[in-house]
Amino acid sequence: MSLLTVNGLSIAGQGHPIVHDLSFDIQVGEWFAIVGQSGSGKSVTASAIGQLQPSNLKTKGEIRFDDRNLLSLSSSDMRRIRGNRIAYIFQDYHGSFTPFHTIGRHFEEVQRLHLSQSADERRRQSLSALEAVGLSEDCLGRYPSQLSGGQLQRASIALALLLKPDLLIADEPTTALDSVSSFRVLELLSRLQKERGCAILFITHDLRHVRKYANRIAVMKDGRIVEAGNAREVLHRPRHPYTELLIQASPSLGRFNRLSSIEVTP
Ligand SMILES: Nc1ncnc2c1ncn2[C@@H]1O[C@H](COP(=O)(O)OP(=O)(O)OP(=O)(O)O)[C@@H](O)[C@H]1O
Repeated sequence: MSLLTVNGLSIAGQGHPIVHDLSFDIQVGEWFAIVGQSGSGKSVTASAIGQLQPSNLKTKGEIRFDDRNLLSLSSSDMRRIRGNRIAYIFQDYHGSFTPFHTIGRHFEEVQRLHLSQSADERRRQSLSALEAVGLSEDCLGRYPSQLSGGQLQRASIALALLLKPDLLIADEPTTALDSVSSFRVLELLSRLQKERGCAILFITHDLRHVRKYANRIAVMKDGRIVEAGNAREVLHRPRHPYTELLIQASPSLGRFNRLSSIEVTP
């Protein structure tokens, strides 16, 4: 069942096109990845879904969610959906936090804005959100600068999941993390996706993550989707030369594909 449908989305900046007539859909509960090299238009597409694109960019087309076109919603209606149904986590997780507020205060602000709960309920919910991402209670009293990058990214995931979104948009969430922290964040997202049934739109240029976690992928080049489909099929049998190039440029995947082709050669 489709959760979000992008139909003929075009994005342009000062007259020059960035994204051309893009169409794809995200199914309920799936991990959908958009891959492509730097500058291919992944982030502007992800931001257009929540009307977060820079104001100098013009968007055209349709992004259907709950039978409404998100592109034509007022900013206050969009804010409500962005708070409750669609959440973002970003590569620059520092941007999700104000440096002079504790993590607990950030949680509380989101809860007060969107939920009507008693102080006890808020605290219980914050603790269970922290527990879900593997952080301890004392994080609530700390300032963002007192957490490591990996801890802060996990706190931003806890914050995004407080409101139980149907769609979590994760724009290169591990790029700024070391490999162990990246692994933990990805495993965490995968577990939360399965336990809570929320769909994930995952933006990345790292095909290794896609191979492991994505159900379906769309490969973007110069603002267009050049190939899309089941992640394993696309990665094993790419049909577009650009997808092939991305695979070959990803050392472990290139090797993985070569090994697979050796295995099937009689
Ligand atoms: N506010 C803006 N005004 C004009 N052009 C922009 C603006 N934001 C992005 N662009 C251009 O749009 C293109 C796509 O950018 P985008 O950030 O979506 O790429 P990306 O695929 O996410 O790359 P990366 O993997 O490096 O994040 C780039 O050429 C970029 O310079």
